[in-house]
Amino acid sequence: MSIKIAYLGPAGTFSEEAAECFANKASLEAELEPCATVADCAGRAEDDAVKYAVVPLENSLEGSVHATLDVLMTSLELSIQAELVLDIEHNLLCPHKEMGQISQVYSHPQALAQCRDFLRQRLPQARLVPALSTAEAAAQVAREQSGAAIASKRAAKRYGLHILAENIQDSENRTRFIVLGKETPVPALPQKASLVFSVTNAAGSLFRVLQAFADHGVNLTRIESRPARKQLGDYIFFVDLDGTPDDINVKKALRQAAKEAVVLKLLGSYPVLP
Ligand SMILES: O=C(O)C(=O)C[C@]1(C(=O)O)C=C[C@@H](O)C=C1
Repeated sequence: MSIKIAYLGPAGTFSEEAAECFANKASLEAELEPCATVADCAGRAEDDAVKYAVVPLENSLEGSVHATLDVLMTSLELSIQAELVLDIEHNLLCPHKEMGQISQVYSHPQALAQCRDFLRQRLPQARLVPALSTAEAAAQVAREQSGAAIASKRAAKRYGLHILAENIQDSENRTRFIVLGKETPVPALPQKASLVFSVTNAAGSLFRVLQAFADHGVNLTRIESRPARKQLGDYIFFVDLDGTPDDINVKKALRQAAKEAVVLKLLGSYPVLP
């Protein structure tokens, strides 16, 4: 029986590619369901309308995808089931064959930012217009037969656009996607864990939480703060670490950190898919 996987649509996004990649690696017979936003993808998994939601978490050039951090911060039921990293190759797509006619470039804000140098050098006069996704931008350009989109080659094919420039991202461009769901993932190696916590607004409070991981020799691979959305100056912290809470050192570190934090929640312990 096939399972459903939600992704940021429409067809032709990098999220669709990540969802396909996850289904292949996990040997799942999957039906992919496009959603308009990251929050909608997570909502479908929360409502059990799909089993998994595959969403972008961070990019090597532009950093975190805030919509995904917000889902992780607020979702009570979803946890991270797996992560996978994709190389992201952007292209300039157009209904016409000449670059001279382009006055507007549409794409997802992450994609526009990942191609900043190209846009500044080759299309300095063009207005940059944010879209809900790269494929949504391609679909719009195809519909209106004007402007250009930054998107994948598969989007070019799908929406019948010409590729005017290939590989236009600023430098090495990789995006880390996570798979959200309600299951407890089957352990596989290598394993990572993610957590979110808040601390009191007092000297040394963040240091003492992080100290717990240093004390037990646990390697932190990422730390990120986001406004707690309560009052200015209140933050919550996202941390990724190597290992799983089944490892004795991670277990001890988490116990010690939880004592120092105001709240600490595990977001998942999951395999890193090659
Ligand atoms: O718009 C898409 O194609 C997406 O899948 C979204 C997204 C993102 O949000 O980071 C995914 C990968 C790239 O970094 C650019 C855009």
